[in-house]
Amino acid sequence: MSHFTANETYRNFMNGQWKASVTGQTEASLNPARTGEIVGYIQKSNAQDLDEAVAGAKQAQKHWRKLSGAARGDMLYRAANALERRLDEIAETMTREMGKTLPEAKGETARGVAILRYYAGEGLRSVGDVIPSTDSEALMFTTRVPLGVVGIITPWNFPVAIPVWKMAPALIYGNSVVIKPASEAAVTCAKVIECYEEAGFPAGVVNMVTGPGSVIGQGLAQHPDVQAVTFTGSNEVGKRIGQAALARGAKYQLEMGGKNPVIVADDADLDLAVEATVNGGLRSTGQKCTATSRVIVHREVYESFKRKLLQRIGQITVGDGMKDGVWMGPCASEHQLRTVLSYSRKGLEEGAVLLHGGKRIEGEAYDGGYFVEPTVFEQVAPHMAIAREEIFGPFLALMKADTMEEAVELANDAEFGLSASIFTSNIGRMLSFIQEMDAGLIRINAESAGVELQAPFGGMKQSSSHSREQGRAAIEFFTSVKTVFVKG
Ligand SMILES: NC(=O)C1=CN([C@@H]2O[C@H](COP(=O)(O)OP(=O)(O)OC[C@H]3O[C@@H](n4cnc5c(N)ncnc54)[C@H](O)[C@@H]3O)[C@@H](O)[C@H]2O)C=CC1
Ligand SMILES: O=C(O)CCC(=O)C(=O)O
Repeated sequence: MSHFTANETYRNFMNGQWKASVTGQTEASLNPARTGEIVGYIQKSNAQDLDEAVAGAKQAQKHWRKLSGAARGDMLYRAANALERRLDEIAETMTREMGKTLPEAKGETARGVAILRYYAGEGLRSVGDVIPSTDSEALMFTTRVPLGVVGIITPWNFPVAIPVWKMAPALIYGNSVVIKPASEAAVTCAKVIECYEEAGFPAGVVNMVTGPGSVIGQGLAQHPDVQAVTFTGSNEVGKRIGQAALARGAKYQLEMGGKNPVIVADDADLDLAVEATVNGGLRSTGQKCTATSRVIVHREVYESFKRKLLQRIGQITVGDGMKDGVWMGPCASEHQLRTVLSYSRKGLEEGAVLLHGGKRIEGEAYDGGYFVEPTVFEQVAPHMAIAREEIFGPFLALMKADTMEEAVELANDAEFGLSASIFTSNIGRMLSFIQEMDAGLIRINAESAGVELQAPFGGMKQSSSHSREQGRAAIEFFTSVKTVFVKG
């Protein structure tokens, strides 16, 4: 049974109220699998709406920060329960709104529930250390305080998990939040906000404003009453946000792109490596910052790996993620589809060899959706655009290496450093990969994607602002440390 109601209008959430934008304008959020289907309408807000949300958040934070961690945690537990009760409905909305398959959407929503519960528990954990003073009569310790109002700018590829993994730690440590979700997934985000409302958060602690990134996102980055901004999305936008925040001395955290490699050694379990490459590269239609995009294979096993990979990719079913048996949904938007197709053309122009896919999938069964074939190129040289730039689609670039040293060198030859995998049964190779690979996530005999909520998440090089999200690491961004020296 479907739990989904199409065509509703979702308003902004500010000061505990659902409120239409002062612009009077809305925009439709469309289903990328059936381009005629409107999933819902969202507000096209302006700076005046944002000012109102931030003013409410500023006022509400004064009381919120004074509650005990246990009381704040209680609210997060209730939000988790509400999200769990609505899991099927919210997952279905996600699939309709951005295309990932329903099982993936359910898994992500369940992950949102687990994240909320993890951070609810954080309300009872320690926040500082006692440090011996050189003065034997003094007590010296650290404590932490919230930052104030936190601005949250999120992408469309994880419409539940990313908003939750930024909001939950911000809230538990005593901040209020104003979130601007990506318009492509704002209906799903509005439903997550309804869960916070149902949990009974005080008015103004949780706020959502939808609208153009250049107005609401940039507005958050520049707003004098927003003390910190956390962002996930493209490098281009992330850098702009970082610069705007830095210019006024606000704290910022950026999680951006990846060009994640997997190395397949000559002693690898090839079946395992193939399965992980397919899952890591093509699940969610390759639209993960942690997705595998470069596959560096030892010459000795290259041909057998390639044969097995193509055989497995040939079995992938592409279609509407709501349908049973569909393994891969559409690209999330026409923009994403065009990007993938443009990289297929670039790959051919640059002299790489197309082994599979590369084309849009059309026809009656596809309802004009943004479907693309899983795409594999070989003979990819390190200078080619398909080896260097983030594509964010179901796209694998195969490269050959003669030695493990060459493989790691190729893997490190990238602007990004988010996630990297190796498949090998040799412990020495595993250890040197851990040492040599420049990436925030090192994965041994496991796919490059799929992070765990209790562990730090973030990248090296251009993949992030060098900060970490999730797990206990989140406390570093969402609080300020005070060092206290007390003498009686
Ligand atoms: N690291 C990741 O997880 C993601 C990476 N991307 C990358 O970005 C590419 C483009 O996707 P987009 O959706 O266009 O990403 P984007 O970076 O434009 O959007 C991410 C968020 O930033 C907002 N935004 C857009 N322009 C802004 C501005 N000037 N100031 C402040 N906020 C702004 C958007 O509304 C959205 O909420 C993808 O092809 C992919 O390569 C996209 C989404 C997630
Ligand atoms: O791999 C994952 O589970 C997380 C990926 C992610 O954070 C992203 O794509 O933005």
